[in-house]
Amino acid sequence: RRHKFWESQPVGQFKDLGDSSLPEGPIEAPTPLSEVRQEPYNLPSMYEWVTCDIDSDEMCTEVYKLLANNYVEDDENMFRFNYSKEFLHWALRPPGYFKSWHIGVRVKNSKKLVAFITGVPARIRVRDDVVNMAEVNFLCVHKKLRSKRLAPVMIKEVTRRVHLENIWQAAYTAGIVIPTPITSCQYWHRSLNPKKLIEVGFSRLGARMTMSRTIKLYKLPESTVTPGFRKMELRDVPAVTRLLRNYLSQFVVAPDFSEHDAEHWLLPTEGVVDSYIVESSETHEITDFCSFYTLPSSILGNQNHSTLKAAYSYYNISTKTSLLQLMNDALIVAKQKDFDVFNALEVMHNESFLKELKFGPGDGSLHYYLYNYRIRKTLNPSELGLVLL
Ligand SMILES: COc1cccc(CC(=N)NC(=O)c2cccnc2OC2CCNCC2)c1
Repeated sequence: RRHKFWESQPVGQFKDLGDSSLPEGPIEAPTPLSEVRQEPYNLPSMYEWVTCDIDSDEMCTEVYKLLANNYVEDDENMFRFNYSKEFLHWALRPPGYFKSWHIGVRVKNSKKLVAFITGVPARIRVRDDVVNMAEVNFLCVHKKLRSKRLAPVMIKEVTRRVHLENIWQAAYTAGIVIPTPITSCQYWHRSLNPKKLIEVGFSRLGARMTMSRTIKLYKLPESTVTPGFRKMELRDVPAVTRLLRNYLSQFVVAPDFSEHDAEHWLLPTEGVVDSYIVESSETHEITDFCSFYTLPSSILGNQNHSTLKAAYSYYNISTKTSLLQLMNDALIVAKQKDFDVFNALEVMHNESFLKELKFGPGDGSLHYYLYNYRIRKTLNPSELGLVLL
């Protein structure tokens, strides 16, 4: 039966979609900690749980290799996400993180890491309700162990460990539809290096287009155009946090960032996350912010290129500079940093610049989910203010 596992979980069910009598909010009440299962779920006999210490370079390397060889591929199996070790170290250690939520599965005999799933704590607001949640990510089962029903037991185990920390909700995304998306966003790509994108099959030469005409179409200025546009620095954290909290308050679902959160998630980290602010020259006020994270993809089976260097739009705020001009400056710095493509979802106000800045639609959608929290009706992507890694 389809969704055998998800129909047993406290998530919105497809059959409930039309039922407006169901209240918005938690689906199940928290259970007393004494009633949370104390021992890990059972794995098939030849496997064992391992808590992954992402601080250990050796363990981080094992996780990196598992994901690099077995994590998400595009629909045509031409590309596979290739998260760097530095990125994983950043993504998995935000303020208040729990090592116990970085969960691996090893083969008992060989000690080979064959599966992984993670959670990190996040305060997520849903309308007026700020909820302590786990952001669950990096669910990966080795290609050779697929269809052994490992994923459901890994999801139950991370849920159990999240419950032990008295957290009862979660947020996650997937490229597939399972019960039940709170919203589904198409993804979009802006070519920065069209020649390479066409060579590796990520893009196709447009009809009646030559390569030189295509290169010219996507050409960008050498430098940014907004006066006062500069990299974000530590001293900007309080102002950026204020700007971000105010901006995100307009969305139905959005993170509730503290200054500490903003410092971790938004301060530039080489090769991981880039963020820029616009500072007014006369008032020194910070009026705008844009950011993107670095997530390369391995190119599967191309002779000349092994890696696609991709930037992913993160949080962008415009209060004085037009979002169009701000994002064009983001494209310009991404091109300066030799990214091949700039990706974005149609969340927040992104739809307002996608077409004009020459983004093209991707060949799929990303679906957002909440665990143990019902939303009255499916959201429009523009009501979502949450970007997951
Ligand atoms: C280009 O290389 C790829 C390698 C693997 C998968 C995909 C397609 C895809 N599934 N893309 C996305 O999910 C995506 C597209 C635009 C923006 N963010 C995205 O995903 C993010 C957020 C969710 N976790 C993965 C990274 C592309």
